[in-house]
Amino acid sequence: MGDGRRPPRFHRRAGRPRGRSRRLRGADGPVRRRDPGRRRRRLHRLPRRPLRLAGGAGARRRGAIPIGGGDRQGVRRLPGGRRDRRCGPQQCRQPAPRRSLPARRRGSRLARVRRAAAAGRSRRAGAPSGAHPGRGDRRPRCPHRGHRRSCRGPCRPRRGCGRGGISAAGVPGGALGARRCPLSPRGEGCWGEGKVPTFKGAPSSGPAGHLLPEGEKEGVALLPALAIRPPAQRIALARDAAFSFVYGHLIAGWRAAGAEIVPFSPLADEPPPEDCDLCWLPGGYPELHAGRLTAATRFRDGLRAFAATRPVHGECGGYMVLGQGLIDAGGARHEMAGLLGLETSFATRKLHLGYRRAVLAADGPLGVAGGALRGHEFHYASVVGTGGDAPFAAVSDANGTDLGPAGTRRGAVSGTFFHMIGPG
Ligand SMILES: NC(=O)CC[C@H](N)C(=O)O
Repeated sequence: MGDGRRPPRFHRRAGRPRGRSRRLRGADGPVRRRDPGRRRRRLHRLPRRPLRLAGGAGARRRGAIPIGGGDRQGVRRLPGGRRDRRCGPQQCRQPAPRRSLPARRRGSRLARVRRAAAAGRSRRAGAPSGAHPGRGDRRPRCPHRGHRRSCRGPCRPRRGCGRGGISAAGVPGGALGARRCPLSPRGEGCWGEGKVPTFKGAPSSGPAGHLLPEGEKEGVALLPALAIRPPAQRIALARDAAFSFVYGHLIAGWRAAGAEIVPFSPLADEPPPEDCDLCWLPGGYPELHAGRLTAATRFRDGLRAFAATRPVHGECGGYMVLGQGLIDAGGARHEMAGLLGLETSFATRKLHLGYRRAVLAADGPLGVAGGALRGHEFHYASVVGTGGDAPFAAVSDANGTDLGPAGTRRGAVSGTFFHMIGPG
């Protein structure tokens, strides 16, 4: 340097001395010891040692600490062209922990995990090859050990799935215990048709303790208590992004009992197939596709024509579509099929969640008056009005608490907010 002084050596931890115990003073003298650097040291596995301020206490002033900027996202350049080994901005922005030389040669933790996955190995014994290490489907969120808690890296669990597992504790008769949220826009990614949900109380080693692929007959054999009589021989089943939520074991059970399932897509403006005996509208996301459903005149006209001669049942999202109108999240009202007097609104989201026992109010394809069904309610929309239609059933919750009438019916058309699980 021109002034003969050595250039300041960068030291990442230059600045305010941290990591030292401080004695805090209260009104009556010292009250407790605090070690402000403890958490950081533990997180990055740094030894407890006196702080070396390379370049002296003025290092920060002289520009040793990088202030923003970098040659590309995630890698900052320090004065002198050195790299600042921090997690990228899309991850946690914490300084990377120091690694020993052998560790550096091994590469980052993520690189090791990727290599192991590519080689079909996994840290967890018995895990399928390529699986993420650790418990369940938790993924390493950050290549740096110890950053899990603070990182919001790309490996976060899918929103709406990983977190929204529904506890079924306290539900009598062996209840559904979801590992994942069944209400996902991905639909089949969670519990699609043919998958059997996990049961609390089922033997953990048996197949009933797992999600089964294409359960069909096996599903019903495993869950005899839930096997439900098909409501018709040929069932037109709405299936697309707006109608993606139906419990798979139900459809598998109907098929196993000999019913035929004929899918159709209301979003593609298809009417229910003419050669069917009953139309079933499952739940899903009508509020996200309300405009398209209103514009689907072939579907709506076809559904009305179908309902003139054959039963139509809607559950949750499907029930909303059977109504007069649906108010979406933005407050706009969309015309629905108008087969029931129901008006629903998604404008003020309110979670309705729980298992239901329903006693049918009248004879219908799902059973005779007084017959009981088991269902599951999980939605955010609310009923604004029923248009004076008769109730479909009287329901109680998992504790047996009476919740009053639920759902509505008009002629051969019926609907409820609960999804059918099985007989009650
Ligand atoms: N379970 C469902 O079909 C959900 C319906 C709608 N998406 C709601 O949350 O209100």
